[in-house]
Formats: sequence, C-alpha cells, structure tokens
Amino acid sequence: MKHIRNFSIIAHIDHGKSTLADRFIQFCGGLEAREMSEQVLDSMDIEKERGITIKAQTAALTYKARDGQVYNLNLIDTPGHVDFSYEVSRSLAACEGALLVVDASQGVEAQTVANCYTAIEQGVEVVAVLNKIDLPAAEPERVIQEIEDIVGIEATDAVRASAKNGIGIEDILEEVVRRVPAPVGNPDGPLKALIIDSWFDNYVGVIMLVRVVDGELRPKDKILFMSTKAQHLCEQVGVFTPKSIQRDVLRAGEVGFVIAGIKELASAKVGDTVTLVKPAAEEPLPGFKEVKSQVFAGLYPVESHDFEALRESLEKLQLNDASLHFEPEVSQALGFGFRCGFLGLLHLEIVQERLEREFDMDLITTAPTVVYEVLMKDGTVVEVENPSKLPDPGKVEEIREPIITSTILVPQDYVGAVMTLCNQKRGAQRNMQYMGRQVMLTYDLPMAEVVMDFFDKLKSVSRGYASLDYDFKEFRADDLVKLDVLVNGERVDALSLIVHRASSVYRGRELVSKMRELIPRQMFDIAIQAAIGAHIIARETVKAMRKDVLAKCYGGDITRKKKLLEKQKAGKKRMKQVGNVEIPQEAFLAILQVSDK
Ligand SMILES: Nc1nc2c(ncn2[C@@H]2O[C@H](COP(=O)(O)OP(=O)(O)OP(=O)(O)O)[C@@H](O)[C@H]2O)c(=O)[nH]1
Repeated sequence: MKHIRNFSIIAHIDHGKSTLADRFIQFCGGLEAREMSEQVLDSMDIEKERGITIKAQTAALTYKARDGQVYNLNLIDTPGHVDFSYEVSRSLAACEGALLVVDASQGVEAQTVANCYTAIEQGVEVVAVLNKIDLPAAEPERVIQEIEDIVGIEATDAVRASAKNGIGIEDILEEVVRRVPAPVGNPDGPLKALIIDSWFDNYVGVIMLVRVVDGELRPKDKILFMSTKAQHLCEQVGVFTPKSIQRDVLRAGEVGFVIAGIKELASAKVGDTVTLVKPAAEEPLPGFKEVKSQVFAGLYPVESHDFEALRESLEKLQLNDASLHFEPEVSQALGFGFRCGFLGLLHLEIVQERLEREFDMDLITTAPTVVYEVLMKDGTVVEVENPSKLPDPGKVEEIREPIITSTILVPQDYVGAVMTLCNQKRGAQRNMQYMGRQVMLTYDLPMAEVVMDFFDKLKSVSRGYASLDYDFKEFRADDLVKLDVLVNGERVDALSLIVHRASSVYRGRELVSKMRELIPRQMFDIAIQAAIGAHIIARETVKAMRKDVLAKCYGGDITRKKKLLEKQKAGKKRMKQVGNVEIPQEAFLAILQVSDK
C-alpha cells in the first residue's frame, strides 16, 4: 500500500480536467499515442475497444517517480455539476488526495470551492495546480492569492502547468506522490469496499467502481451489499488503465471494477459498502445515503399513442441512471404521461434532451416543481410533487417548502445585484465574507425559486462571473397558495403551480399575459385566466384569427408564405390539444419566463 496514491481532480467546468487527465494517461503510458484520440476518457470508440463501457474518468496509472520507485496512481473521476454533489462526496471519500485545478486566467469558482470544502472535510489532502499557464491572460500570482484566501490552502508553490501544451505534467505527478498520503486500511480484515460509481453495460450487466478499504476481493467470492443485504457472486475484478484489465484480486487501498452479474443499477447504490458473505464486515463505511429527487416535472408524449414508447425510453434511460424516477400520471389536459423526479434542473434537461435526440420522442414538459410537505388538519403529512394534486385548502393546516443553503461566489462589483436578486427570490442572508476580490454570500433560499430560473438570472446579473453551489437544508412552512390557469373556462391541471401569496397576483398576471403571447390565434377567442381557488385574479384574451391574416402579411410573396406554413407545421408537433384549444410547449413553461417584480 506504500506505493499507492488515490486522488481525484477538482476543477470547474472548462478549467481543463479532461485534458489534464489525458496527459497523465499519456505520460504514464496507459495508452499508446495512436490510441489517444482527442479526449480519451470521453471517447466512445475507445469504449468499444475496451470491451466494456467506462463511464467515469478513472485510470490506474503506473508512474516511475524521480525517487526511482514505481507508484500505482489511481485517478478517480468526480462529476462536475451541483446536481451531482452526493456522487462527488463519495468519489472524494475514496481518495486520500485531490488536485485542485484552477484556470490561471479565470480564478477560483464557487463550484470548486464547494468541492474543496467537501474534500477538506473528508480529510483529503488538497493540492493546488494552476492550469492554462500558456495563456497570455494568465495571472498566476493573483490566482494563487485567491486560492489561499478562498480555499484556505497553501498555494505559493502550486505547479504552474499547461495541460494543453504538456507543461508541468511530471511536476504534478511528483506532487501527488510526495503530498498525497498512501492509503491506510486493514489488508487482512473482512472486506469493505466503497461503491464510488456504478453503471449498466449491455453485455455484463452492472459494473461497479469500488475502492477497497479493508480486505481483498477475488472472482468467485460471494459478496454482500450492506444497505440492501443482497448477495451476488463476484465474476470479475479488474482495473481501468483506462482499458479494462482483469485482475486476480483487488486489495486494500486499490481502486477497480467489480462485475457480479447484477441486472439492476438500483442494487449497486453509490456510497454503499460491499463486503463478503463470509466473513462479513460488522459496520458499513460511513456516509451512505439514498439520493432523493429534488425536482419534478411531468413528461407527456405529444401523440398519446406514444405513451408506451415513452415508458420504454424512460426504462432504458433508467438502466444507466439510478437517480431518474418516474411514475405514470394522468393529466386531464395532457392525457397519459409520467411524473419524473430529477436531481436538479440540469439532470432534467439532460433527460429531456436524450429522450428527444436518442429516442426521438416528441414531448410536452410541464414546468419543474419541487416537492412540498403538506401538514393536514388531521395531523398527517403528505408529500406533493405535482401542484395540481395539492389537497383541498380547507383540509390543509400548513404547506412547507424545501429551503436550500446556497453559497454564491461573486466578484465585488456584482455583489449588490446578486443580493437584490436573492432578496427578490425570498432569500435570507446568512453570511457575507470578503475574500480578496471576491465575495462569498451565503443565503437560505426557497428551492422553488431557485429551480425556476435563478441560475440564469444569477449569471446575467453578474455577467457570468457568479457561481453557485447549494445543499438542502429543511422544509419550512410559509404562506403558499395554488395558482390555477383556466383556458376558456377549463382549469388546465398541467399549468397549476404553487407560489407565495405575496407574489401570487403579480405572477398570475404576468403568467397569463405571457401565455397570451405564446398561444397562437385560433378560429375563436381564447380566454386565459389565473385563479386562486374560485377567485379569478387575472384575465387575457387571445383574439380570434381573422381569415385574411396570412394574405395581408404575406400577400404575393408565395415562398415566404410557404415557409411560414412549413414552420407552423413543424411547430405543430409540439402543440397539445386541450379542450378545443391548441397549446404549444412554450406555454407550459411560460412560468419560467415570468420576471420578478
Ligand atoms: N490554453 C489552454 N487551454 C487549455 C488548457 N487545458 C485545457 N484547455 C482547453 O480548455 C477547454 C476545456 O478543457 P477540458 O479539459 O475539456 O475541461 P474540463 O474541465 O474537463 O471541462 P468539462 O469536461 O466540461 O468539465 C478545452 O478547449 C481545452 O483544450 C491549457 O493548459 N491551456
């Protein structure tokens, strides 16, 4: 174990994590030069060559250090986005060290800070690296100061590197050997292995990436999952270099893959502990938790006969995404569809895009919502993940909404604008700390406000400089009401939402006026109303189409007219007939476009 180093790379998106990882692999000879495609670890072709699929950027590297010794360096991937912070914490729990890679022309970003704090909390040694030193805009001194101020680690001697030009690569590996501690663990104890990641492969079933903490694991061993008590027969173990290489054994301190004929991803939960049936470990490794969906939305096929196809597509996606949840749901307006649970908005977008691109589904997506806890007058508590299912207000004692604690890092110039935004979103400031040229703001915010459009707004008020990280804090009661939308007098369940009473009238007005713009004229007048209970708070009308509209606008110019009609035809696919009115997809998401007071 003395010669093992387990480490991961913490970097903000685009700061050069993948490029650097590729350099390490190249330097350590994991792949021949001809096998290095643009970015090896993401490449599908290479996956084919390896035989089994590799999801994470994980590589067991052999490095001959300047001290003449040969080291086994395990690079463990960490996902980059806020939605996946639990996975990040599990990857870090499997490491003794982490490289904090910072773009020397950009500086430190909130996401990286959050991950660094997670690493430091877990007792992981954080080693700073300045990347992109080749850029003329690089300001290493300023960025070093920033790292020291914000992250609070020594960075004066940080390696100055260029992953792109291959500068400083060996120096970084030397730092890993020198500063990252070797793993400790009991090689003779009962097996304890942490599942860092798991994914589904069509040929061999579930592949787990594990860090063996104690003991050892061999093919033919009977393994036991400590959270579910499920037992399986270990079929194969090995490492990724990043090619998959079978091994006879994985020992304490090592990182590698395990294949055990498991068919369902849900059986191999990230963070769970794998032990042997005999002898079994007594206690699991700390830190396991079930990940819960944070954001919900309804997904409906535009054509109702595509319902089964949508189910199949969702099932296929779920094979490789245990955090995607879905249940059939019926909407009066949209027909049969699914209520889906996601880790966050990005996750929702990824799923939606994959369904559309890879599975060729035409979908109507309802506005994302969070889950509410409703305390009923009879003392029971129900969870509501679809606003239209909110119980009758007469029976409700209180509605509680999820509150998150968010950490926002922003340059001083934009602090005022960000604070204004947080206040508009019903935020409560918890802390404000000056760190060099940046300010770290901590706010408690209702998650419902954040899932709407907070991230985009934050970026726009800070010209892209602010970055955000968040954690769930608690459910808290507030004065929340259900806002319904009626189209020609009919309540459209898929358009209901839960809002704060103080902003309900304003939101209702904005929403119907936005919808008036988005719903195309039809042969008759369309009334769009917003209501709270029986009380109508806003109304707009989409006037009936006059027969000669087309002729007037495009009189004579037949090609333009054709184009317009074609466009309408293409647009049609994403319309949903509700009663006798056609409503386009955008109208279902209109609430996302309603600006704040
Ligand atoms: N000039 C310069 N560009 C670099 C360097 N390292 C990476 N890049 C470029 O920066 C961009 C982002 O690099 P990636 O390695 O994909 O960054 P990443 O952090 O892995 O990004 P994600 O995969 O999106 O999280 C690419 O266009 C790289 O070519 C460097 O040292 N110098």
